Amino acid sequence: MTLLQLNFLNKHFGAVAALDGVHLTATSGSRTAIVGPSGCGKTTLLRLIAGFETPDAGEILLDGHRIADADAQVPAHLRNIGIVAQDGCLFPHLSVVDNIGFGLKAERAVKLARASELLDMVGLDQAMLARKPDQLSGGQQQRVALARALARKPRLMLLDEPFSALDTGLRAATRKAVTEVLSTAGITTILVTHDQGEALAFADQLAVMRGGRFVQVGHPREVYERPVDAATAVFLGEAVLLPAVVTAGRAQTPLGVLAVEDLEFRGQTTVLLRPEQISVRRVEGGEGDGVITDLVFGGSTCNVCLTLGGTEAFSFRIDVPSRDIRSAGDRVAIGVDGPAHIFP
Ligand SMILES: Nc1ncnc2c1ncn2[C@@H]1O[C@H](COP(=O)(O)OP(=O)(O)OP(=O)(O)O)[C@@H](O)[C@H]1O
Repeated sequence: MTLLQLNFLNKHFGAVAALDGVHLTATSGSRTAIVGPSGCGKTTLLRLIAGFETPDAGEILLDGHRIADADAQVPAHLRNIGIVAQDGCLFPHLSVVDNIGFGLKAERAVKLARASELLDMVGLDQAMLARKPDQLSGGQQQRVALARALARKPRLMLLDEPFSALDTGLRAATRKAVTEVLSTAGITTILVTHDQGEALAFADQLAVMRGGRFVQVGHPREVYERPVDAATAVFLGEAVLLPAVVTAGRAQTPLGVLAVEDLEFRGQTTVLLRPEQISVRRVEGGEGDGVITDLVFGGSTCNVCLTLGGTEAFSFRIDVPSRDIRSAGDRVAIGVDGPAHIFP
């Protein structure tokens, strides 16, 4: 069942088209991650959904009811939408219990009981109820911010880069805890993030934004493996882009003949391989398929520049397991697993 529906949303700030015909559907209980380059309109979109901005055109439907269009808007506090921002925005002078209970119309004992239950839910110790935000770590503050947003039992939760201020380990742990809380509560969630790995791990629907509109929306694996264009491919992770001549399901590339899934396409194009499809093995003596012309050691992997043989030399960079690869000048055999992707 559809919970959130955005139809052709437009929003201008002066001459800047922050949103330019945004269309999106989120089903009940789903987790959507929105990714895109800086300035593409992600935060503006969340602010429109939350009710902090009004659209110039288009409409927002929540549970089938129109909550905003250019003419009329349901006020933010009546939308039943929770929001957690990058810095949590806790009230610094209030204790954890008062932060969580803020805005709840209930007696103190009821607020305390609800805060205590929510603290449990986000995996924090009850001893923290009396603390002020500056007595908590960054990860703990974000969990309290989530508890506060959950207190009003929102239909929809908006997360605007809520983990970005946390360091790597804490970030992963907090994200996992938050994801579990939201999916246990069955709350439909929209996450905006700059971290593509986070988006792929968190979401069951990935929406890639560019220039104020979505260029691709789909299951994270589908979007990662079959991006609509090279820019999306590169944005979502390491991509090896190869010039190709394609006929009847086969692509002639600098890496040899590769299978492609599209049996109809014919002609010159660029095809995509993800690095996990490529295996690189050092060969002693003999020619191999290419030579390592640059190498940056990075522990478990090395980032190498591979230059392929043939009359027209072709190079690309890729991370490879470091165990077998020693130094620039190593000759290597290259294997490819699975089909190359042709952009539609
Ligand atoms: N209040 C405003 N007044 C004028 N321009 C604005 C305003 N808010 C956003 N913009 C512009 O609208 C565009 C979209 O901004 P937005 O903050 O939505 O992008 P974003 O994708 O969230 O960026 P980032 O990833 O850097 O946070 C940008 O060009 C921005 O400069």
